Amino acid sequence: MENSKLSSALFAGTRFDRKRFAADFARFRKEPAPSSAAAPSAPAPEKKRKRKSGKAKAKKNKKKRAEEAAAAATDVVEGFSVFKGLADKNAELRPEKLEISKDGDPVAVRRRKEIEREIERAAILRKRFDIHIAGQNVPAPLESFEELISRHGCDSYLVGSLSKLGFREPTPIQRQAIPILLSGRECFACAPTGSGKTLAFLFPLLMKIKPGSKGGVKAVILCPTRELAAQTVRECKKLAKGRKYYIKLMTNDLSKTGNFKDMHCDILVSTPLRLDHAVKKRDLDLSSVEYLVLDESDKLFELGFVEVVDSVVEACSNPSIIRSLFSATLPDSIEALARTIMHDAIRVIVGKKNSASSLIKQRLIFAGTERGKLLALRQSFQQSLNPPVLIFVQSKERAKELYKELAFDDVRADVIHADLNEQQRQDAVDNLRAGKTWVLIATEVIARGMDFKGVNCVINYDFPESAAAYIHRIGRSGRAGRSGEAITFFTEEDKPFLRNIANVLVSSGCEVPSWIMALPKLKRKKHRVDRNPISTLPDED
Ligand SMILES: Nc1ncnc2c1ncn2[C@@H]1O[C@H](COP(=O)(O)OP(=O)(O)OP(=O)(O)O)[C@@H](O)[C@H]1O
Repeated sequence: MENSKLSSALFAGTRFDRKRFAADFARFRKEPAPSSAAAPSAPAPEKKRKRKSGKAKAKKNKKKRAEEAAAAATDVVEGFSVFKGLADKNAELRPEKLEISKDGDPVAVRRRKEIEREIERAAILRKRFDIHIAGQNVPAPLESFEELISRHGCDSYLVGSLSKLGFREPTPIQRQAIPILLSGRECFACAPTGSGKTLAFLFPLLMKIKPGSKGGVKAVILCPTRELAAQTVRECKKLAKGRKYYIKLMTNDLSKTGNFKDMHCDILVSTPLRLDHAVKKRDLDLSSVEYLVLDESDKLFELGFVEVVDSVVEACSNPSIIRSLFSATLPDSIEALARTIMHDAIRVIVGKKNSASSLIKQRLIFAGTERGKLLALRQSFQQSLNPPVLIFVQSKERAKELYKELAFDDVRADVIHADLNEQQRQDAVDNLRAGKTWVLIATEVIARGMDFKGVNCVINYDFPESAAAYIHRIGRSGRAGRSGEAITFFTEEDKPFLRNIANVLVSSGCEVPSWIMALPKLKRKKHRVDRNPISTLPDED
């Protein structure tokens, strides 16, 4: 392929920063072919002038390129790069090697062509799967799970368990994040809800850690809720089945009474508070941790969590630790904060950052008042109730109130909130999974990360308090390639915040009435309204 064609194929659809990567880019430029003809006759004066000014221009360009290359060489700020998968291969592309190729060394020429093909292949794959990267020397994305064996030398047994679990093709985030983590790089990953982020960090951990290793905890996964931590342990055990890994969940008991000196543990999954308690009160030593994953990382960096997370990060004191952050939402402020603890991290975004899964049909319904919401819910259930359905409310009190109302209607409902003990919460989740209950009324405790197979509809009975909360709540449906539906009730009080949520709908291609889009944008990020109790009695106001 001609160089011009090659670069246009590579850069199509990507924001390639030619200035920053001038040094790399220059390597692929064809030098003008030396003239093979006999000495040309003396140029006409006009031609000579033109050539002279051309030469001056070329000299100026060369100087500019050299300056840019120098800037690029020292530039540690990450930009968009198509030069992925070349951590070691880039070394082969150093100018001195390419000089040899100019002299016609067939081995170097062949190598250069091979590298060009790899660059092109990686760029095409990224474009096809809507993967956007930033960072230096980003490993190439996976074409298939088989490449884990052929290209990355992974344990064929573990790769085999992927197909046993029914995973045939890697999801986009798995295509890119797995090679990054396997190559020992740190990463921020942002991909839609239900798009397989869990496997994207679990698989590399299992590959990198020897099963049954002694000498302390090797990997820590932090999750914001106990339910999510328990689910992650289950997923990890499924994946590792047949290999003797010690995979542990930090339960309340373990955190308070555990004898950590004698504990065998390869992978420890915990909420921040429990882990911090174990470190501070039970002398759990985390200095041997080689991998730290922050799942739902933006939540973990929120106020109320961040100090504890900070303390855990500090306890994981191994200087060569590899950290990674995963979430479906990654606000810039959180990313900036997270960057302070990471080095040379690669950023991976699948699709549009901070947007809802495109598999979910989203609707906004004006219910007027609190009483209007209950009527609208009843009406919607009378028309069709397509279980399993999740209903989100803003507090445990409201969850209990709505539960009473639905029980009155003979709807097989259950409730989950922070007042229930661990077993009761787990039972509520299991009953919905098993189809024993049709409707689960929930607070934010299950809004993030929980993977309920085939939730058909999410109803935001109470308006979510932020766009991120909305994305995670509705992301309990439309998972693993299935379609889903999300209905959000709003009242007069919610109108000021409506536009923020409407933006999410628009960015994932759902229709929003024009009057909503004409509402002013609200600077405040959070919205919480004092609401009248849920009841069939008339509203107090
Ligand atoms: N390669 C794959 N092929 C098919 N299904 C997959 C694949 N990888 C994961 N899954 C399934 O997709 C579902 C969603 O995965 P997962 O829970 O990891 O999503 P997620 O991206 O972490 O979502 P969230 O942002 O809500 O936490 C799970 O049921 C999982 O088993």
